[in-house]
Amino acid sequence: MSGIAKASLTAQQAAERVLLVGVMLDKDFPVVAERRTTLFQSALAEAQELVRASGAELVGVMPCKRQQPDSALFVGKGKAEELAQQAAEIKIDLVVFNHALTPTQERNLERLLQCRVLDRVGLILAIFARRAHSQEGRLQVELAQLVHLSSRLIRGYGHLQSQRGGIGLRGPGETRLETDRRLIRQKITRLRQQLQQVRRQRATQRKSRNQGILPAFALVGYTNVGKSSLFNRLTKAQVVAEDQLFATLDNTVRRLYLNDQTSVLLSDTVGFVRDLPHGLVAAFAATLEETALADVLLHVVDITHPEFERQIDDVNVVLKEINAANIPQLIIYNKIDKLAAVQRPQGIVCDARGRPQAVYISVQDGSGLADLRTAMIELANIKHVRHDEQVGS
Ligand SMILES: Nc1nc2c(ncn2[C@@H]2O[C@H](COP(=O)(O)OP(=O)(O)OP(=O)(O)O)[C@@H](O)[C@H]2O)c(=O)[nH]1
Ligand SMILES: [Mg+2]
Repeated sequence: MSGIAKASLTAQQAAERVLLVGVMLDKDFPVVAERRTTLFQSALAEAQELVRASGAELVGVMPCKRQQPDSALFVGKGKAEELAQQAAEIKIDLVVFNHALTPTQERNLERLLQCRVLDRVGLILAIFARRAHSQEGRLQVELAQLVHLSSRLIRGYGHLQSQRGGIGLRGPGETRLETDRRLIRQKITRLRQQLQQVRRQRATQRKSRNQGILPAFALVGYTNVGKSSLFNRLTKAQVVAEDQLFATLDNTVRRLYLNDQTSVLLSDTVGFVRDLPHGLVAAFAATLEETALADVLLHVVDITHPEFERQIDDVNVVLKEINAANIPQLIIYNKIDKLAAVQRPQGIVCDARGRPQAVYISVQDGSGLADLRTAMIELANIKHVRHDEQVGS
């Protein structure tokens, strides 16, 4: 029996009340039973963090199991009815599915549950909308939301009894008038133009800032691994570092002095997450440009996360999408303070050519940071092929 597990409440006032649904599907977790449960639970835990990061109040979690998604409702009819009952009983504003739903499934579910339904893509978009602060970041999120919305426009929102603003609805979805396709297309075009302009300004700024002299290092990694904490520790900057997914959405670049001869540019970027919506990756291309133009990627990994290897793969998938797959990487295994002393790895791991490949650190207690600096100095002094834009013309 799945039942409703009580989840901790966030203190936010008038936050939307969310019920989270996670389905253990055969295709997503095609492994032996024991490992399967662990994987599923860690996916569900991540989804809870995502809900928390969206500013909603998580009132319940409903895990369930299916061989494959139902084409009409994603879950089975019986489960959907159980959901509808729960949603009414505990006064749910929004049901979040930790999966990608088709527009049809979303519409059918909203009808049956009589409340709004958001899928994983919509949820991630909503978080990005809350967190983007720069003009460019905001434009990018709005663009991604509109693109996501336009694929769902066929439904309208008429099937919902009451309509008010809320998670995933702020911004482009807030007025019904705008659910006109033509208007949305116009708006998308306008946003693209605005973005282009912002990007031109950025390119000019970047050139005057660097002129291709300093090697550029970019921090990348799954969300919540400690990129900003490391950035702050290395540069003594004050970037928000929080135990929250997607704490960082806007890029920050600082000059970092590694020793008397060597200084580099270091940038902190948005964290990655599994199933990062494609449209969003594209929309954030400008933010990620800093990453794509880097000479070296510092790929930060939370070595204590049960899924850290899969997170490394997920990050590499996104890096490929933004044409950053061929940039040399230094893997930084972080949070070793959380490992038992006897299993705490240390030192610099090198590849066959003797180039640093991985280091083990703890931003928290500072161990391994000297190794990291050594590795960075070595990498900074290797001649890297430069990208056109940074050489400048
Ligand atoms: N135990 C431990 N916790 C750490 C360490 N480094 C960072 N953290 C914690 O991990 C959490 C996430 O840190 P952030 O620096 O915000 O992570 P991030 O990768 O920038 O996350 P996003 O910006 O959300 O992608 C915070 O609660 C940090 O205090 C470490 O070495 N050890
Ligand atoms: Mg961060």
